[in-house]
Amino acid sequence: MTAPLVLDIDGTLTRADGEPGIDPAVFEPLREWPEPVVIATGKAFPFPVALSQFVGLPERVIAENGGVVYAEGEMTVVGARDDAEAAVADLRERGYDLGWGEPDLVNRWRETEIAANLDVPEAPLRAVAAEHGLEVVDTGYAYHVKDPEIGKGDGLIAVADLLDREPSSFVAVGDSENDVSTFEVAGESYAVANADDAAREAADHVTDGVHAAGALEVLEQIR
Ligand SMILES: O=C(O)COP(=O)(O)O
Ligand SMILES: [Mg+2]
Repeated sequence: MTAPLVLDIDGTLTRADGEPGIDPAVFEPLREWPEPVVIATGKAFPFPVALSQFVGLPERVIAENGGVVYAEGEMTVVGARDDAEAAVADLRERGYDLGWGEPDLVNRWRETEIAANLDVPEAPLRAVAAEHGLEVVDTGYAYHVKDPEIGKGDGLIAVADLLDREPSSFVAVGDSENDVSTFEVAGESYAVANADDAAREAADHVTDGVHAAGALEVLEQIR
């Protein structure tokens, strides 16, 4: 039985061989998928939009961990990045930066949160976030300094509504703690084999394959 999909990008559609980039083997099955495909990512909005366009999918996107949502021509931006900016200013005062160098393509188009490189020391980052009422989410690709009230799961509820579907009709695939809220809202959830503990524990199933091999396994199973 086929179902609408909600898919994470990093760690989930990425190449299983450890080389950077998305596995092109996912492009055709996603383009041909008979139900809506929603891309739900911690990345800034232009990245999943570009991915959708290059694959040939209608843009149905949850970006910035739920901060930015777009589907069926409707755009929602939940909150602003001011609090995260203030936390980062405090971090800089303590002698650290975000670790991306200049230009910072990770945060350039980001509207509701800020992402730090994983080589930024975690303790001061968590300290400044907490001082501003924010949380730090570790996706395995970046630390996201964000509003704890916002998550990909809320984005899925919003997109499902725009698509006139039940959130529980979706099958979710993801790899990390920022996918837990998606797994809670979707009807069925799969963590890929490389997933972190939070995602594995929240998921209904764990795939045998890692990264895109795991995601493709899910498509095979529910097709
Ligand atoms: O941007 C990140 O840190 C991770 O992105 P993802 O949610 O697509 O895995
Ligand atoms: Mg991920």
